[in-house]
Amino acid sequence: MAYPVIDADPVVSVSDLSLSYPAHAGGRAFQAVEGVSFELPRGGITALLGESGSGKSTLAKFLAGRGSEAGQKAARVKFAGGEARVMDLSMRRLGRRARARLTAYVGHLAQDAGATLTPELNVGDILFEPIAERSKRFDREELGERIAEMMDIVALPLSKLQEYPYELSKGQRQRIAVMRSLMLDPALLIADEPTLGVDANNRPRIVELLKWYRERTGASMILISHDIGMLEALVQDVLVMQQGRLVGEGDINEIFRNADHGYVQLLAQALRATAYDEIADE
Ligand SMILES: Nc1ncnc2c1ncn2[C@@H]1O[C@H](COP(=O)(O)OP(=O)(O)OP(=O)(O)O)[C@@H](O)[C@H]1O
Repeated sequence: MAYPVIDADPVVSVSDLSLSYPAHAGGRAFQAVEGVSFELPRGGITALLGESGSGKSTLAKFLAGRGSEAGQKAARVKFAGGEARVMDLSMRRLGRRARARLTAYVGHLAQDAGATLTPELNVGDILFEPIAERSKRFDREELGERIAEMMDIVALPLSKLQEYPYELSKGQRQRIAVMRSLMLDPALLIADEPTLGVDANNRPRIVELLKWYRERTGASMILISHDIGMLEALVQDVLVMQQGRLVGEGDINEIFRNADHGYVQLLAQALRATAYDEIADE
């Protein structure tokens, strides 16, 4: 039976991978990711960059083992060729049980996760939910202490634990969503735009939380983010996607200095401009 190898190195290994969405409404299947290859070493942090629609979220969902989770069939990511291994499990034909075992160790922060927090639960229960779903017995006190530490890092008062998502600002909800993605202590975190929709003052709190988590656990991460503060604080390597393909790959400083692909050059310029805008905003 297939079990994830938590300390596999590389933790993610992707070779010539293609992913598609099923045909629907009379249309053809859509190839969202084409011939992508890369490796994420154990403990590494890689950023996935690229313009809107380039396939970043599709790749992230698939590698996190959440590609087939969508309620509607048309939104499920389909394996369309190549190979992908996460924690040494082949993602080609991952059965339901193997998938459940894998997702216990792979955290996934979906795009705009703050907007999809369970509306009927208060923040405390939202944070406990991933753990309570997996096991009836857990140490509430120890977890409570960890939650308090995380709330402190993201600068949310403990009184927020009693509040419901609709009572929070968009940025507060996103901070809770990021905390929630860490509750099961994932050895690999795949996070889609963790700071999106969070104001410039509070984005560094999320960066701090991820740094704290990384230092505590040594977890590997794939971060989809164009937040220059996050890239500088956390990321060593970047992958750049365009129209489903990988068009740039390497050390974050090197790749932008010596970009030979037109799109990677444009992206480097845009990121530099964002950095200056942020400084001007302060
Ligand atoms: N359910 C779906 N059915 C068909 N095509 C889809 C579906 N979901 C996404 N796509 C298409 O797949 C491509 C990749 O989308 P994806 O969301 O992975 O890109 P992205 O790089 O994450 O973009 P963004 O930064 O805007 O989130 C896009 O062209 C998108 O229109």
